[in-house]
Amino acid sequence: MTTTEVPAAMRAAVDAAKERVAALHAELPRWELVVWTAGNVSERVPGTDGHPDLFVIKPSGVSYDELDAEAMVVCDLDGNLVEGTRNPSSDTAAHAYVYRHMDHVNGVVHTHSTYAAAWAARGEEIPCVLTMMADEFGGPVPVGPFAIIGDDSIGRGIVETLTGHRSPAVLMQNHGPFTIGKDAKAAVKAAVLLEEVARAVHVSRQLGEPLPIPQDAIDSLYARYQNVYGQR
Ligand SMILES: O=C(CO)[C@@H](O)[C@@H](O)COP(=O)(O)O
Repeated sequence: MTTTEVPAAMRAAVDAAKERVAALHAELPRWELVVWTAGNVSERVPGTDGHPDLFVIKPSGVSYDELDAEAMVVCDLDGNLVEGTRNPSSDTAAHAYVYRHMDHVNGVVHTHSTYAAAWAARGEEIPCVLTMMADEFGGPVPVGPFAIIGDDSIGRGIVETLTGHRSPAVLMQNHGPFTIGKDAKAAVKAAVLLEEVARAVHVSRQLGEPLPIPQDAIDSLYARYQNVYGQR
């Protein structure tokens, strides 16, 4: 069933998602993860009353200064525009593919953050040599295949790389990072922490060979951070 407009039963949820996704786009320049318009955030809106899922994403090529809730666009999980006056992000197909094939994912982020993109340019995974990596990524940050924007190639590469992998981040070769999360905020957090560890491990390698963390310690750190850390 295709959706040509936001169902009344989903209106409130879509509007709330627009507010969240608009606010989260401001986090990308805030944490220096983007230049110009080179990054995007989306969040799934689960279908209700028999209607299919939708997702909210930014319009393509629009300055972050202009990205308020009203500017956000709504798409179906095939990437078709359902609501909005401007073209959706050029990465909409990739976000849509992830939502179609990873039911537990409700947030997707793409940036070209400098240090993560530098690892992607080499097609080299970031080794798990920092406790922050064990905490958030549960091990190394993997590399996905080189894929040209414009069809399902990028989305397929994200899904094939991250399915069954602890990491919420993938370095798409020669392109840059994509992150996923239980919601858009979690995906933005993964993008922020990814750039931090990409930078730290890069700096460390300028001075020598970073020391790997034993797997049992990685497992223990990951379990603590994912299940105990913070306010419960
Ligand atoms: O990398 C690319 C285009 O090659 C995009 O991710 C980036 O420019 C952001 O595009 P959008 O403004 O989201 O359409």
